[in-house]
Amino acid sequence: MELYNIEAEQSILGAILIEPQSITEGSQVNLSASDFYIEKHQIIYNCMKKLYSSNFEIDLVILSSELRNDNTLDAVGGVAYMSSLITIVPTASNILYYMKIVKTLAMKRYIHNELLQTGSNIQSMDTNDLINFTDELKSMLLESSHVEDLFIDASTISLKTENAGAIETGFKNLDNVTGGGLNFGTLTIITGEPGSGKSTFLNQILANALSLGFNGFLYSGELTYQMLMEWFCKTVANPKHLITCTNNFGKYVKLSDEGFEMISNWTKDKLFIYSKEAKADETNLANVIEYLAIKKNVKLFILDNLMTLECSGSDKYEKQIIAVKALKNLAKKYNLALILVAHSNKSSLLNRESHVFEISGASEIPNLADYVFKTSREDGEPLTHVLVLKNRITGIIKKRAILKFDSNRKRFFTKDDTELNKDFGYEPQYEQGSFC
Ligand SMILES: Nc1ncnc2c1ncn2[C@@H]1O[C@H](COP(=O)(O)OP(=O)(O)OP(=O)(O)O)[C@@H](O)[C@H]1O
Repeated sequence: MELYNIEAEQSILGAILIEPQSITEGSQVNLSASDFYIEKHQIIYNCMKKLYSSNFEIDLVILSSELRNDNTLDAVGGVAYMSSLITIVPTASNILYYMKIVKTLAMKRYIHNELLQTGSNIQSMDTNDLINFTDELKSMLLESSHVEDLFIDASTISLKTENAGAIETGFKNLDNVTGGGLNFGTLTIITGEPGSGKSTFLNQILANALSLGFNGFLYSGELTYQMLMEWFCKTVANPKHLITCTNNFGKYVKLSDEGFEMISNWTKDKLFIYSKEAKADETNLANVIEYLAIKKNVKLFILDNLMTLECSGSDKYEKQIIAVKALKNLAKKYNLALILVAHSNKSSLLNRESHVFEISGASEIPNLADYVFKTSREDGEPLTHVLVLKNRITGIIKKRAILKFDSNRKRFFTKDDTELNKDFGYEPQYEQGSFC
């Protein structure tokens, strides 16, 4: 198939000669002279644009004289060729249609050339080169999108989409406050001092999501694969798979091999972990998130933590804003529940009321979040408080969930122990017993 359409190009130029004002339609598709395949059409369109932007009429006489001044009149086939353009179309009313054809073909030619060139260099390219190449193509495709693709008619929006809803955290009081759990399409930021229980809390939310049938993804910038799985499995394990052992330092509880195997099998095709080898920049993360959302139906994404992301940007703050904006856009685009851990800044240590700007880093970050939770720990007590600092969904803020902590099971639980006794369902037909 030919990647050009001479008649469409001629129709655009003819339409402009009939109705000069119609040249403005070109801005709808971002049409430029280089989008024309035929060189003489590029010259004519360029000259038309120049005349229009200088408030000159665009007719045969003025156009010819301008081209003559530029010494390009002969190159475009003279006055005779331009007169023939007027006879190609009866009116200018379909100019946008022709412009879209020309624009789309120009984009296809560009992609075709790039593919040919990459094809000949592919042997010397590594995975990162290929990712950069596909990114360039993607951004080029996005830039060439038509203006009509950039907005929708409000009446076409349905509230009954399959993506409406939320992922319950498993902590009832928090689910009540947040509107049934973390709503799809939202970005949650969890902040708090080191060691206050952020990762523990997230592990439990992740386990709950999996038990509800939502697939999950975890990026940890700090833990090894083994630590991560050991911790997650311990949180999920039922009492019969936790064994009390003794060493020189006293008693401790570990997960049995059988328990690990069962939980590990349960996570198959449900839980995905970011590769330790991959750079955690906005491009890689966005690719992974898009892939897992589309191919593996992952709905809950946890990124622990902002400080360890290696995004582009000239300074620390710009890097963070780029990362958080990218995450926010992905959450909206794919209707995901996305959670980002961000440490607290020094102002949180001052003895004053908690607020969203305690999040360490750029001050724009809390503005991008839909929910902000802050964890804090009571001195000497196995208790973690989760305070809701921002809540775009229901608007309820300053509510606090007080969670007790069971170090053997690595679980938080509320008053009635529901969360402690919860069976996440990795063993079919298991009945929860008591654990001493
Ligand atoms: N309320 C609590 N009481 C006692 N121990 C807790 C409590 N919360 C968490 N822990 C334990 O403290 C340690 C640190 O917890 P966790 O990693 O969840 O905190 P964090 O806020 O994510 O820390 P960091 O910011 O350093 O990553 C873990 O061993 C966890 O089991």
